[in-house]
Amino acid sequence: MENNINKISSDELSLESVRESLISQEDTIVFTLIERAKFPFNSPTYDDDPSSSCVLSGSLVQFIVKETEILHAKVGRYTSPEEHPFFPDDLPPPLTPPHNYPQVLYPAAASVNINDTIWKMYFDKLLPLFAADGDDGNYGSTAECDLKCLQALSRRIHYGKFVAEVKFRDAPEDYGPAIRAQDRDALMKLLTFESVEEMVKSRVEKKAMTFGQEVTLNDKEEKVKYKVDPAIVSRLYGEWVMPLTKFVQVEYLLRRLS
Ligand SMILES: O=C(O)C(=O)C[C@]1(C(=O)O)C=C[C@@H](O)C=C1
Repeated sequence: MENNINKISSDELSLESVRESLISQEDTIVFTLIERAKFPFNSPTYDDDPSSSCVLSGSLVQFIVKETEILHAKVGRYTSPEEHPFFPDDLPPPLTPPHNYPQVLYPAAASVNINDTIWKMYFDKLLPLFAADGDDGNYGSTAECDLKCLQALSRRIHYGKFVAEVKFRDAPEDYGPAIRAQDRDALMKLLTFESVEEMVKSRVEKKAMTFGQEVTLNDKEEKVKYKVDPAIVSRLYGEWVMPLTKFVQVEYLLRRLS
C-alpha cells in the first residue's frame, strides 16, 4: 500500500516514514516510465502549432494535462498538500466536501511549485533518452502516459517539503541560523546525505531491472532485455529527481520561519 503522508499525523512524522514514502513512489515512477516506453516518441503529441484543422490552442499533451487538471481540481485533488498542478491558473474550486488534511507543512509551503522546471526536464531531457524514435499515431494514449509520468515525478519531487519539515523539526538549532541568514549553500549542505543518494540510485536501477525485465519462457535467451534502460532510471534520479527534490527542500526551508 502506498505510504501516504495524509495517514501520518503531524506528530508521527519522521525521516524514516517520509523516506518510506519516497521508496514507494519509486515503484510508481518506474512503472509509469515503462508504460510510456510502450509507445514511440510520437512527436505530433508535442506539436505546439497543430494543423489549422485542429482547434487546440497548444499541443495535445498540454491539452490533456490542462483538461485533466480541471477535472481533478473539481474533485479536490489540489487541496492535498502532496499535489501540485502544472497549470495552476484558473482552476475551478472543488465540488466535493473539504478534506481535513493534517497541518504538517508550514503554510508558506503552498507557494513552492516547480512544475515548470519538471515539465521542461521531462520533455527536453528525459523523454528523448528513453522513448524510441517513431510514430504509431497513438497520440492520445501517449499524452496520457506523459501525464502519469509528470504527476508521479511532481509528487516525488515536491515531497521534498515533507522531508525538509522533518529535518527542520529534528534539528532546528542547525537549520535555524542558516534559514535566518537565507543561506542556500549552508541549507543544501545540511540536508544532503551522499550515501543515501547512492543507495537511491542503485535501488531504482534494480527496480527498473526487476519490474521492466522482458519475460520469456525461453531459458536459453542469453541477454536479458529491459523495457526501460535501468541506467537511464538511475541517471534520472541522480541528475534530476534528487537535485530537484533538494531544491524544493531549500525553497521550503527558506520560507520556514517567515
Ligand atoms: O532522504 C533524504 O534525506 C532526502 O533528503 C531525500 C534525498 C532524495 O531526494 O532522495 C535528497 C537529499 C539527500 O541527499 C538524500 C536523499
